[in-house]
Formats: sequence, C-alpha cells, structure tokens
Amino acid sequence: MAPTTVLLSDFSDVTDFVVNQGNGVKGLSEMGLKALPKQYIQPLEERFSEKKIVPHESIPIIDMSKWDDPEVAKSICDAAEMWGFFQVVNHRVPLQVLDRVKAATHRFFGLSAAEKNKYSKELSPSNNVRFGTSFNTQAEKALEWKDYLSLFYVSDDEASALWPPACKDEVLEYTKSSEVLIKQLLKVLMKGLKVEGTDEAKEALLMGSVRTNLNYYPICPNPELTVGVGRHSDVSTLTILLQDDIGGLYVRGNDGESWIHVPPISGSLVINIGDALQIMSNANGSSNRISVPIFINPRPQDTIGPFPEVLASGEKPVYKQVLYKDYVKHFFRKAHDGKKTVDFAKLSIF
Ligand SMILES: COc1cc(/C=C/C(=O)SCCNC(=O)CCNC(=O)[C@H](O)C(C)(C)COP(=O)(O)OP(=O)(O)OC[C@H]2O[C@@H](n3cnc4c(N)ncnc43)[C@H](O)[C@@H]2OP(=O)(O)O)ccc1O
Ligand SMILES: O=C(O)CCC(=O)C(=O)O
Ligand SMILES: [Fe+2]
Repeated sequence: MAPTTVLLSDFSDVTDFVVNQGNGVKGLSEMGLKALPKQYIQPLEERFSEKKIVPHESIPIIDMSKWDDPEVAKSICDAAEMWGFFQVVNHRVPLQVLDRVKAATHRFFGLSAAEKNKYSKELSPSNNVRFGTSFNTQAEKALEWKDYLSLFYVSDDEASALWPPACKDEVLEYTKSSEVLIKQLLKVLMKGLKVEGTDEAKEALLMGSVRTNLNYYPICPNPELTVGVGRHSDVSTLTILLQDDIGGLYVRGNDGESWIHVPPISGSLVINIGDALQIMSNANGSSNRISVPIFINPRPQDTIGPFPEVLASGEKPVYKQVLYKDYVKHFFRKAHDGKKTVDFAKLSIF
C-alpha cells in the first residue's frame, strides 16, 4: 500500500492511534512522518550515542560444529562469564527454519491493524498471546520504537488454537528446532558451574517455560532521538536471538559505559545469559545486556535462587529465593531501567 502523508497535527492523540487502535509504530512509520512524535523522544541519557561504541571490539563467535569438543565447551563458559553474550554458528538449527520464521514475522506485522489488534492485551483470547508496542506504555515516560508479538508456549493444541495463523507453524518449528541447541548449551554451562546431573526438577528450573517474541522495528524518521528497545537484561535463563541482516544490537562493554555492536552474521544465533541464570549461578554482574526472541525460562511457579552446588564451597549467596513469576511481573511492570531488575532478587547486604 502506498504511504499516505498525514500531518502530525491531524492526530488528536498519537498514543491512541499507536497503542489503542493497534496501528503500532509500524502504522506511524508508514504515514511518512517527517519528524518523530514527541512521545518517542527519549531523554539524552537514554539515547544511544555513537561516541560510546568501541569500534573493533566483538563478542565471541563460537563455531559449534564439534560441540562435544572440550575447547568449544570452554569457549562457551568463558564467553558466558566474561560477556554474558556470544554468537554461535553451525549450531544445528536448520537455516531454512530461521528463514521461515523471519518470513512469518514479516507476514504477521504485514497484517492490518485490526487483525493484529485482536491479540492486544484487551482483546486477546489468552494472556499467553499478546500483540503490543514499546515495552510498558503505562509506566514509560517516553515510548520505544518497537511493535511486538509475544507467544508463551503452553501446548501444541493451545498454540494451534490461539496463536496467529500468520506465524504459528513457523514459530513452533523454530522453538522446537532450537531445543537440542538449548539443551547442549545448558549442559555445558551447568558443567562449567560444577552443577552436575540434570534431573527433571533441575531441567524444569532451567528450561521449564518458553516465550518467543517477534519484534518489529520500522523505519524511524529520527532514530537518533529514540530507542527501539531500551537498556535491559532479559529475565530468562537463556535467550536465543535470531536477528536479520540489518544490525542494531549492542551489548554493554565490561566497563559499564561503552557499547559493542553485534554484527549480523548470516545463519548465526546470538546467545544471551538472562537474569534467571545469573541468579542461579550467584554471579554479581553489573553490565547491561541486550538480546532477542526465544526466552528459555524457569516455570512461573518455580522458586529461583543460587544453586546449592555453587554455594557448597562457602561462597556467600548474593540472591535470595524468589518466585519466578513475581520476578517477571516486577520486570514487566516498570519501564526498562538497565540492569536494575536483578536488584529485586538481591539480598539486602549487596
Ligand atoms: C515486550 O518487550 C520486551 C520484552 C522483553 C522480554 C524479556 C524476557 O526475558 S521475556 C521472558 C519472561 N519469562 C516468562 O514469560 C516466563 C514466565 N512467565 C510468567 O511468569 C507469566 O507468564 C507472566 C509473564 C508473569 C504473566 O503471567 P500472568 O499471570 O499472565 O500475569 P499478568 O498479571 O497478566 O502479567 C503481569 C504483568 O506483566 C505484563 N505482561 C504480561 N505478559 C507480557 C508480555 N508478554 N509482554 C509485556 N508485558 C507483559 C502484564 O501486562 C502485567 O502488567 P500489568 O501492569 O498489566 O499488571 C524484553 C525487552 C522488551 O522490550
Ligand atoms: O531486537 C533486538 O536486537 C533486541 C531485543 C531484545 O533485547 C528483547 O526483545 O528482549
Ligand atoms: Fe532482550
């Protein structure tokens, strides 16, 4: 459809158009706006500054073709500890599956606003399926330039009945095809933490629930004034990010000030250690992290806290035991605020 030029003054309320009517920022972008609406202008400290990018730094790129090789395991554990982020290639998730889920994402966001809005918080037939924009429009002082569809997996039957037909098969295929990689990564990471043996209870704690988000960042008239997604770390155990070839993902450097670009590498997946694993591994990290789509999590009803094995040597617990659902609710109820979500689980002496 050809873009219509609409003056911003024609809008009585940008938020109503974007949020309530389900047009999203995609709807705004397609109007051919010449300037960013004021609702999206981020305060200076939240904007991304090119000056803070470290040009020649890179997060590790790990070739997983020989994934039983102890050297590969060491690279994974070192990258998780040093960066919390790494890219994997030759990961055994078929490349056609990745292509199909990318196409399905375009197909879903290409639907009309009315069709997408059927999955909004107010109209969705289930809490497990949600179309939205920004992060938490109620709590945010400035909105973020992103639309999303969030799909929490309960069962194949539920997904088949309630997920949007435009993308459900491809999202299911993508999440299921990633399972073998996820299990391998968790096995290696647990061994690195000296948490041996994966019984059913431990497996549920690490990967008992799966949420897949499809994020859409349309062209923005003034990208320098806003953000697609603000500074945050994921509340997952692990996040598997599939990004397209546009780029734009940055990871906090270990100095807590600089940013490192994560260049798109065709066929690669970005792996990001989330807060839940940080809490269970008792790591007192202070750098921010950014990542994407398949969030591997404990189950909502699980209580998370440092694994007994990591405290066995006398290491003092940094985190208390928290109900995972409470932790996630805490994350979703506030605007993005860097790495502060984890403070919710910290023992008061830290
Ligand atoms: C959207 O932009 C994002 C997203 C992210 C995501 C990063 C992650 O790491 S997602 C992985 C989180 N883990 C899980 O989902 C697994 C565990 N799940 C749960 O514990 C529950 O499913 C639940 C998420 C807590 C929802 O349980 P429910 O009983 O339905 O609780 P509610 O009271 O309805 O919701 C609580 C609160 O959260 C808001 N919310 C719920 N789902 C979502 C969602 N998918 N996206 C955004 N917000 C959501 C909901 O509106 C409630 O808030 P109220 O203010 O309405 O009370 C990273 C970066 C991004 O930019
Ligand atoms: O799209 C990106 O590059 C980052 C998105 C992200 O961090 C998230 O959805 O949790
Ligand atoms: Fe993220």
